[in-house]
Amino acid sequence: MRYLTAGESHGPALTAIVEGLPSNLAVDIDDVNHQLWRRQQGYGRGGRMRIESDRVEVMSGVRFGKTMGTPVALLVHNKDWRNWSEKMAITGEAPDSVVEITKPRPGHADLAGALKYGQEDVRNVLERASARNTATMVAVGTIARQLLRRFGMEVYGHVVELGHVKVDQLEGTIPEIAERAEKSEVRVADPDAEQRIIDAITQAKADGDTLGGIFEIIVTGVPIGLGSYAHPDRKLDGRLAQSLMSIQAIKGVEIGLGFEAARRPGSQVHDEIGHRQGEYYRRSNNAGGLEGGVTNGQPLVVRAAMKPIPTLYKPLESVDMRTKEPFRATIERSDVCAVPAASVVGEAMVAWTVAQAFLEKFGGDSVEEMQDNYDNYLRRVGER
Ligand SMILES: Cc1cc2nc3c(=O)[nH]c(=O)nc-3n(C[C@H](O)[C@H](O)[C@H](O)COP(=O)(O)O)c2cc1C
Ligand SMILES: C=C(O[C@@H]1CC(C(=O)O)=C[C@@H](OP(=O)(O)O)[C@H]1O)C(=O)O
Repeated sequence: MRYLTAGESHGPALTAIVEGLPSNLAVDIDDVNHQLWRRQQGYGRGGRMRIESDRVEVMSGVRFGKTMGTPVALLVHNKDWRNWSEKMAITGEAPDSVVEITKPRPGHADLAGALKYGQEDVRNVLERASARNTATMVAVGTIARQLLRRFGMEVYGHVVELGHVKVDQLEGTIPEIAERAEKSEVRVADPDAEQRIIDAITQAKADGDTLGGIFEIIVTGVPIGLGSYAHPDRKLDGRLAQSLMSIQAIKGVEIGLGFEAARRPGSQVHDEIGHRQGEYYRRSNNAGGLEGGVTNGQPLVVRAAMKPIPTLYKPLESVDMRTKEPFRATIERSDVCAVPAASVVGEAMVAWTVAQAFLEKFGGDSVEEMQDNYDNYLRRVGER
């Protein structure tokens, strides 16, 4: 199963094609739209989120609510396009009203992208480098999530740190934490931390600054044996890291204890194995559900660190590429913090990667065939 996306931030629409989905998977478009809505939420987002109200249009591959085993094409319109149709025209010459961007912004792909692709106008870089594309990533990932749900797996995400505010007190079961996170505007599991987070973002905005943070993704119901230790590019831990790092502004990924494991002796890290009522179990889940690049039957626990938004109202110094003169950029609008949104994208990317591994193991052309393969495997594993 693979996917491709296309689309500029201020172009007419974003598109995606998902190829390799099994047939007869029920596709819940309301659920896709709900996830798109969630991606637009969170305190600290900028003016663009007041313009957009993302909705998916399914252009192919689904009939009477079910996949046909053919490519599924998705479309998300950019409402902002109506304000950009001249600046982003697909044909003709650039009108005089279009001013080329020659001032690259620190923290963006602007400078490297303009040099690499030989662009005079940095807009030709930033339009595609923009995190606007994460809307299609969420649409694609939500279909993968529906495949996981069909086989008993659920994906949850929540913010665990925002700037310097730590949200340590994660009490309750994983679904309870997820439910609280979903209801909360800033999507944290700890309601006491919510106000501290809102205050931190308000302060950053007042200072002309921005904030990053850390979110955590949990997948429950994952069987033993997804991914493989047999070859580097089949290791699921590496593949999860790649898919999370493919989200704009993600600068670090941890699995299980992650960096904390490096600080502890081995006796306080590795998850002891027990056996009861015909099943293996673990006394802890410090590995985050992965050993040797293979799922071990525990919930997957993955965290990602997002850097602070690079566009600042208190702008950083840069150089005009035409004149080579220094300048400090002026900006019209930007997010101050988008960690809750990135967490929703993280859920989608983790869902995608786990679904891909699931299909590799139990692959069939229809969900029924996958179910047979899955049942057979569970029976075999259950006998050992
Ligand atoms: C959901 C989301 C929203 C974002 N919004 C903005 C924004 O409004 N302004 C901005 O400068 N960067 C924003 N970013 C981050 C930039 O897209 C990103 O830092 C930049 O493209 C450079 O890529 P890199 O940080 O992965 O190196 C956002 C990222 C995400 C995930
Ligand atoms: C459009 C989205 O995020 C955008 C990501 C982004 C960036 O540089 O990554 C910059 C901003 O775009 P604009 O300059 O149009 O305000 C964000 O709003 C979105 O999340 O849908």
